[in-house]
Amino acid sequence: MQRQLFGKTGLRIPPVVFGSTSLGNLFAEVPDEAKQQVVAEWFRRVEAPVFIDSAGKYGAGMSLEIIGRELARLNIDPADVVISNKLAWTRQPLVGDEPTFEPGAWFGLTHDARQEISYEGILRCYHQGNELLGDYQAGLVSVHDPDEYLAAATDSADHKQRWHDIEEAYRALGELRSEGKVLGVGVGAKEWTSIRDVCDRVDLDWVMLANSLTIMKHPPELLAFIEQLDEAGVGILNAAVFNAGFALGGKFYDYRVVTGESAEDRELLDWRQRFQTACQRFDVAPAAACLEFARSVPGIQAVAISSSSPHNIARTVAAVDGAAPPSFWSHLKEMHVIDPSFPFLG
Ligand SMILES: NC(=O)C1=CN([C@@H]2O[C@H](COP(=O)(O)OP(=O)(O)OC[C@H]3O[C@@H](n4cnc5c(N)ncnc54)[C@H](O)[C@@H]3O)[C@@H](O)[C@H]2O)C=CC1
Ligand SMILES: Cc1ncc2c(c1O)C(=O)OC2
Repeated sequence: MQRQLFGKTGLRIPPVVFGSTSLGNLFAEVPDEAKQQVVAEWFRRVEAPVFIDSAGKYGAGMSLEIIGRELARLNIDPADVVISNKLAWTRQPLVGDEPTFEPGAWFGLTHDARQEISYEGILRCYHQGNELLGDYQAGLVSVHDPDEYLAAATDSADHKQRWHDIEEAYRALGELRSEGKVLGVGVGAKEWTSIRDVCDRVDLDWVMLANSLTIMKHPPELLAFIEQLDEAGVGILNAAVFNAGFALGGKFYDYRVVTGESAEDRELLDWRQRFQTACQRFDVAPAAACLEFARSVPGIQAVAISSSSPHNIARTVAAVDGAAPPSFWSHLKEMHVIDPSFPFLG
């Protein structure tokens, strides 16, 4: 696996970074034993240092806690792992039966979470994250989902205040970087335009796109933005490249259930049918097509993949270096499965 210098962090990143929402029980309660196998699988599939993407929000700290526990159990040297912690939520005691954040998304949680985006708040997220990680610590940090934070504004004054909070959070992260405590500061969000807005205000070392540059969605404006980032030496990590599993036959599209009742849903299902037919015709695995697409744009240095099961991890990592024939890509363009004006592949 060919590593690349990751933006301005000085780190050499492998093409695959492991996501860890499953360790925080996103959409399903995963048995502890399965989580142990997932963490062990990471180190079987990628040579050290292994890169992991997590967040305080994932299971209200459960994902970070399990990462720390399992790395210690496997006797992993802290130098053999780079943990990226997306900050914005702190773990809180669970009062009542159910957590109050993102109802319906997280299962079997033992804690609640609170959103804390400010100078002090983001530092609480950072320090608490390191406590949960035990013997390990976050080498990369970012503000998690500024898009959602801004979208929750009640009026324009609140919107302005929220931008102030985000800038203050970055002031704190910039200090951690100058003190040498972290190697890079970034952002992780599903709405790529919010990443562009953050980049206009803050000097970032790297960014993480989610659900944004995929075989299903690849607007030319985003390609132009990626080119700008690449020229500026900002690292780019591409996440949720299966659109949360939908492209591979899953029921969630960008983290919502597709019922087929709306016109938009019918279009999505139609897209998937056409994609699968083309994959069968050219004998290309759909996951391999998604991964090749997600890495095809210059400037994308790695993909963050799902850790849904050891089996899927093995399959995904095996597919990452595969190349489908150019005729497959031209066919997808002809069939408008991908945008015919997409300048790479085929
Ligand atoms: N806001 C942010 O910053 C976001 C960050 N992320 C990061 O990206 C990581 C990956 O995203 P995911 O949510 O896992 O979405 P994804 O787009 O990678 O899809 C995951 C789903 O695809 C299925 N799958 C995975 N590998 C497969 C294979 N080889 N064959 C068939 N099916 C397979 C699984 O059912 C899984 O639930 C996350 O764990 C997280 O670390 C994801 C979304 C948002
Ligand atoms: C709201 C939300 N839903 C799903 C996911 C995330 C998220 O922030 C995330 O970071 O990884 C998967």
